[in-house]
Amino acid sequence: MKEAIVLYPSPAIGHLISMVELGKLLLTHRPSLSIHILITNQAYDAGSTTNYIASVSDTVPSIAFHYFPATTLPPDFSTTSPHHETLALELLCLNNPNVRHALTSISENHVVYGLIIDCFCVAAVAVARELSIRYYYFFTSGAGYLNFFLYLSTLHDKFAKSLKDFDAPIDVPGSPPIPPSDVAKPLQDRYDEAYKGFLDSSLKMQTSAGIIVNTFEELEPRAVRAIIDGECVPGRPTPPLYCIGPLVSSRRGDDGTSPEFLAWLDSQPRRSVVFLCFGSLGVFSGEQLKEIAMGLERSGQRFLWVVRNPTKDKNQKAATSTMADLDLGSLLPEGFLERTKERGLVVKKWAPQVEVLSHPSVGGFVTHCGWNSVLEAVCAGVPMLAWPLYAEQRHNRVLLVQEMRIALPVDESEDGWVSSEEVEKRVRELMESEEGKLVRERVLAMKGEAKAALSPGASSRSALAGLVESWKR
Ligand SMILES: O=c1ccn([C@@H]2O[C@H](COP(=O)(O)OP(=O)(O)O[C@H]3O[C@H](CO)[C@@H](O)[C@H](O)[C@H]3O)[C@@H](O)[C@H]2O)c(=O)[nH]1
Repeated sequence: MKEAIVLYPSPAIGHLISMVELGKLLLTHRPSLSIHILITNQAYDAGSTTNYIASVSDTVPSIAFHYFPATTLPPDFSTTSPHHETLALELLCLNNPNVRHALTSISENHVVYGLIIDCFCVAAVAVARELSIRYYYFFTSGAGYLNFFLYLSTLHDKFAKSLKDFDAPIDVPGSPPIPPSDVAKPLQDRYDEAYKGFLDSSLKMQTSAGIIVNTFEELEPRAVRAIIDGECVPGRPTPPLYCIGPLVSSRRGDDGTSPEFLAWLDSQPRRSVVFLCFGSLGVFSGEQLKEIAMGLERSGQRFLWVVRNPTKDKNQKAATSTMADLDLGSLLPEGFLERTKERGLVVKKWAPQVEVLSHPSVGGFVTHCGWNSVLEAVCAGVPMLAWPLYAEQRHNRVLLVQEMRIALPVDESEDGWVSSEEVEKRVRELMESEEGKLVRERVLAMKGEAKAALSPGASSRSALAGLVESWKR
């Protein structure tokens, strides 16, 4: 019988792509494997994955995608949680019969070595246990955030209050202290449904057969050490940790970008352009877009800026619906496009980020701190300005600025507003100051370390070999 591994990603694009890349990586190490990826529909629009999946299906025949029938939350479903993550956790829970069916039918022709799940897919642990299939976690963010995720149950038991009510930064093994306001919103309130779901996921992670994480040891040595030394799960054994990254997808052809856009970059001086891009879902209000434009204009720097349709709600940070066409002229300050046309370019909705970051003209990256973006910047050796919007991104900013020292921070007001003065100051700092230079040197060093980690016999390749080896035991 053929050997198989089943991957169960969360359907949001930022999670799905790195899980699929993990599947491809496993195949490079063990080409005889058959990889099965379970695909559910999304609880809300978290980025279209259709083109990406189609391109993988066309090019990697050893990966089979299993599409589940569309599942919807019952009409009487109600939750007091304000976080959309609750809907995702709930919908994935309803998919358990589909998971059971898929695993049973794959097992008819394969020896299933393991089920690798995303932290959202915790409900499937019950099915894996029922069918006596080992389960692993694949953590799509970094080791620094994993520390916190693993340590959550200890914090929960140790303190009777919600994290948002802590009056001092929270101590986490192997990490700088995390201010309560920088904790991911769904984890701030212990009575929230999303918190309960992730706490359950954290506990199930602790009893998994292993935790695979998309990072490399040299980027986050202190965090990795704390996990391996058992500090994040005190009093109990910690599962084996496999740092197999950086996994970066160089997908193309799903962005509709015109060639003139890259030609523009070709015509710019080396390392002179600041690239602004806020992940697959990041959005701003119309006022904030204007403020960014004013800051960029005053900074005098060259820029390439990916702009999405604004939200009406000033506090909404992630797009959850399809966007209509954009009229940049009316969105941005009057005359902005004309005045900056010699040194700036605004792109609508999407740019091929991996390609842009690796272009020699790009010298800085303003990012929402999504982990894939961080790794892509590291691999390209581009220093960052950290401007978090949602999910675990504020937590990532603390790690990027204080621990890894590969980014400078953007400071916002309590409600997330960033002034044009702050944009101007930080963009200049990144591109011109001594601090910016230090961050650039550090990220360039990490670029070298990332490459080295992926070379035969080095840390990430040994971790991958160790993971595959563990299936035989
Ligand atoms: O115009 C764009 C916008 C995005 N991307 C790509 O889209 C991906 C975005 O991934 P990421 O930076 O991780 O952001 P999100 O899609 O927002 O990722 C979600 O998943 C990540 C991994 O768990 C988390 O770290 C984030 O906080 C969470 O929002 C990257 O590969 C980018 O290259 C583009 O190529 N062009």
